[in-house]
Amino acid sequence: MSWPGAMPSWPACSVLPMQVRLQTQNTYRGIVDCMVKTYRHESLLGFFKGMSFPIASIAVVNSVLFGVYSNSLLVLTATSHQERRAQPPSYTHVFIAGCIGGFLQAYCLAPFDLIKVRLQNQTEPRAQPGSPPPRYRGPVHCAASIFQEEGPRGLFRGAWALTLRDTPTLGIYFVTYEWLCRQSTPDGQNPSSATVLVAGGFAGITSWVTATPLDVIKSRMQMAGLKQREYRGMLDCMVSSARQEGLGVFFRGLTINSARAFPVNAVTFLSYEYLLHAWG
Ligand SMILES: C[N+](C)(C)CCCC[C@H](N)C(=O)O
Repeated sequence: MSWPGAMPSWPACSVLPMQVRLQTQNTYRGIVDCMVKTYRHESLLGFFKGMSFPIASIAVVNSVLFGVYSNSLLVLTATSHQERRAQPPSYTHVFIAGCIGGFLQAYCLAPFDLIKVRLQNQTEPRAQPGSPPPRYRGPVHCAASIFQEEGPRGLFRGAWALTLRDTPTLGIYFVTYEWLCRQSTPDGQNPSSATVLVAGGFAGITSWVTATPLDVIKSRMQMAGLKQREYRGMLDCMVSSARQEGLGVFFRGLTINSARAFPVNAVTFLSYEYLLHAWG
């Protein structure tokens, strides 16, 4: 077994509340409007809401994803990482290993992601003396309140949508990365750092573009049970969102997701390759 350890990423970029707000609230005309309103109402702090928890979760979640992926590939292809450049795995194996990694990481991610979405959707300004406190005072308070009000299963609200979002799209993620690396690297050689950065960045974009429709549904399901309407299930959420807001609803947050995906995933893959070589 090899485990690429706690994978770093570019956290500050991965957790901007704008994307969640655009996807779940109808009060904004677009990214700029959302940013202006956030700044006016909540000052600069509004841009960093719900960040501490995702930052803490990134290392855990990425190590599950990349650890499960590389070990699944090991089992599927029966070749070690060192042998893999000489005998590259088939894209089917890469896809299956990515899906297994995506499936398992979704369950670790679910409670962290739920807390992030709930905290980022709180638009109250920072507590001022005399003003009512926000519903959730921070990540721990948020987790405890969900546990009390909605039971332990409440912490996994939206987990199914998250699993459906991540299982195929992480398969796509690793296939895109492998394909781009192989296109620009001579046979049998390791990809250069520049290739890894570019391939990782585009893998992130491709994966997020395909994941955004289910990302919208996932965020809405996670907000249900709080102030927004309750859905009978994922299908109900999809149908009623599309009926009320048109098909464009499934692409909300696409620009932000893609813009943050490039740098975040370029750095993620560079760290992954570096750790594999350092320990290999
Ligand atoms: C599958 N999905 C598109 C959701 C994520 C794919 C990239 C994962 C990376 N940790 C990131 O946050 O960008």
